[in-house]
Amino acid sequence: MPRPATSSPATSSPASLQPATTSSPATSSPATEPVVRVSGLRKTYGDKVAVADVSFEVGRGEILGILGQNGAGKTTTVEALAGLRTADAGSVSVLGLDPQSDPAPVREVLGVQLQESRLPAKLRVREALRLYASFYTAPKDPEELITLLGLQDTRDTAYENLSGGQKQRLSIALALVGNPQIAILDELTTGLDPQARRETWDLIEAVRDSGVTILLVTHFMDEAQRLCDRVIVIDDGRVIAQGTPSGLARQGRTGVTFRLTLQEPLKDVAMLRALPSVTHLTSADATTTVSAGQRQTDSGTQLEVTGGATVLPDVIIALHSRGIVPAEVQTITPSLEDAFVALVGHPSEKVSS
Ligand SMILES: Nc1ncnc2c1ncn2[C@@H]1O[C@H](COP(=O)(O)OP(=O)(O)OP(=O)(O)O)[C@@H](O)[C@H]1O
Repeated sequence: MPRPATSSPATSSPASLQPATTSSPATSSPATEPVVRVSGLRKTYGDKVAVADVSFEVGRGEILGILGQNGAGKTTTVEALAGLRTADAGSVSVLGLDPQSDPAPVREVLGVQLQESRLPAKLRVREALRLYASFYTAPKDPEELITLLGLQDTRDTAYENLSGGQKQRLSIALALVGNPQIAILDELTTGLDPQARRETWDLIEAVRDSGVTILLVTHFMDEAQRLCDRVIVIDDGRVIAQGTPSGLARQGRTGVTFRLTLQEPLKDVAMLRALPSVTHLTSADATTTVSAGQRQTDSGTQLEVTGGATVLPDVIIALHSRGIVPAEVQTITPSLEDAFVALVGHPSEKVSS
């Protein structure tokens, strides 16, 4: 169930990337005053270690992304932060309050939108917001949230008749109705179409701009890259990396990578491979032919080259010396997805155990 509470304007700026250790507190510090502190958090369910050792901080006004595969321990972490799970060890602090020992005051400052929030089918949008507002001492005006989240046309629509995107908007509104300073949003764009996802991202930015600090649990690297000031990657219950999305992305790829489109296949691809700055060369459309017992590999016209700092000019000059001018050169910007895959594998590879 969503829970929530006041806001203050804030700005955020990215902190530098620093590698995480697996057994010590967070090493990537927020650029603003920390409003959330998690240190050495551990949570087990019987023999199952859901969270082994998680530490991080969230600065006021930041959007912090919490990334990880299914079962990594993300939801358990944010539930402990919200006082919904009792930790076995470690400490958690939200604006100086302890959600583990005294969760009630935390609910006045922390809004939570957890996965798959469901409401009674017949409850209308306006009724749901008024009901939730009644739980708080200083709630936000439901009408203000209806406008902020673009729910004007659905005020009197029953929950069961809302589209997936409208349900998500309502669940965000419910997380914010207590006028929280901090909001936890767990997989809020899962199941939405691309247009609805983009609209939801705009909303999250508007919420952040209104002064709310956001913890965003997500599987989507494009979402994290677009929205988050910093991210932490959790794997098997531990923080294995943290930093800015772009810093983490750069860490995932060493060297420079670019794609070349040639006018015609290159006969002498070996001369490119022989360049000292080239570390990796592949061709998307290479062909091998055998003629008179001789095997010949044709490079094709689509090459992807990775190498050191000078690899791009080195390759262009080498081609030019043979009278070849590429039709197109496209440098490849490293992505957070590349870094994530390098760290923990594809998001779909692991399932909850
Ligand atoms: N109530 C519970 N009882 C037993 N095991 C649980 C319980 N809740 C979570 N787990 C297990 O703890 C581990 C961490 O779960 P958690 O939901 O925190 O991961 P997650 O990273 O949020 O995953 P997902 O992305 O799939 O939501 C998983 O192996 C999960 O199966």
